[in-house]
Amino acid sequence: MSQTNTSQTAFPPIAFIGGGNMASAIMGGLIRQCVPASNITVIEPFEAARTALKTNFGIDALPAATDALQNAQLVVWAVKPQSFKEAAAPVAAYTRHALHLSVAAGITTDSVAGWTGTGRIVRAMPNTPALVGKGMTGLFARPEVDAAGKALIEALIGSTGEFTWVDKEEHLDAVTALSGSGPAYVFLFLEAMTQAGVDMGLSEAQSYKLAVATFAGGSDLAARSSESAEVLRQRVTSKGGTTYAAITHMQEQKLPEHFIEAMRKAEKRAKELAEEFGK
Ligand SMILES: NC(=O)C1=CN([C@@H]2O[C@H](COP(=O)(O)OP(=O)(O)OC[C@H]3O[C@@H](n4cnc5c(N)ncnc54)[C@H](OP(=O)(O)O)[C@@H]3O)[C@@H](O)[C@H]2O)C=CC1
Ligand SMILES: O=C(O)[C@@H]1CCC=N1
Repeated sequence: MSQTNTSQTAFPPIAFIGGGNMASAIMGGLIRQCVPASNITVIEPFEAARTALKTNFGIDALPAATDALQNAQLVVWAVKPQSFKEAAAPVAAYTRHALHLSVAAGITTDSVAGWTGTGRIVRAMPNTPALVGKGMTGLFARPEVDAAGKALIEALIGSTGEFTWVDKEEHLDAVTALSGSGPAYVFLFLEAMTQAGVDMGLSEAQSYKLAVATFAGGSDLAARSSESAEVLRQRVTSKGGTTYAAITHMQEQKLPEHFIEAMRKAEKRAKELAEEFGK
């Protein structure tokens, strides 16, 4: 796992196709690195999203592709898998010379190569904690991407948090199921833990605070500890105590098995997206 110190990186002109949640998270990282808004071109048809980009980053996004894209040395594809092919059609003629980075779930680099006319593609699976510089991103590079291209991607993604390279492109579907979708699992648990706290008489605000701090503290402890999650769990679980009562119930209800099964559904859906929208 890596994190790049990007303070010395001089970024070339970058274009974003799609200016929604994920694009904004990455742009936020760039702006934190003092990359001027004039270095960033965004194509975003949705007016409200363009207004948000202006308000948040001072970026004047364009509603449709223009020859302004010709300047871009790096093109970041941050559209939904369902919109990718359609979005690529008016962009491709301007950007064949560029390095391409796709964050679209499922869509393979073969599809992107077919739509953009170049094989210089890195596929990424980031996650929304990138918004606060705590992202985790899986990266896969096609052989056409050289060391300088990979270094540029590391600088870009490093500005949003940590990253890890995978050797096989299919592993990005596993990354998607784990850390890409993962923040939603955390938020679901936060919702349930907060509700349980309220049911037991705590205020919602206090309950939420306790739940959020428990996730943050537990994650930090795991990250700093040399011991496995299993050992850390056992340390909390006194025989015959409160945690034991809760964990025993979760195990009897096969919560871990259901959780694993749910993540495999996410992985399967990534492959389906490639089938449905990659042609
Ligand atoms: N959200 C997440 O947690 C993560 C998302 N991703 C991936 O990131 C990608 C973007 O997701 P997210 O940011 O959440 O989605 P958003 O809907 O927030 O952003 C996508 C944006 O692209 C715009 N768009 C649609 N068509 C075009 C087009 N032809 N040209 C340019 N822009 C277009 C959309 O406009 P409009 O609304 O008008 O359609 C929308 O504003 C997806 O492929 C997703 O798989 C990856 C990791 C995590
Ligand atoms: O749900 C999705 O399809 C996207 C990819 C990972 C997170 N959000």
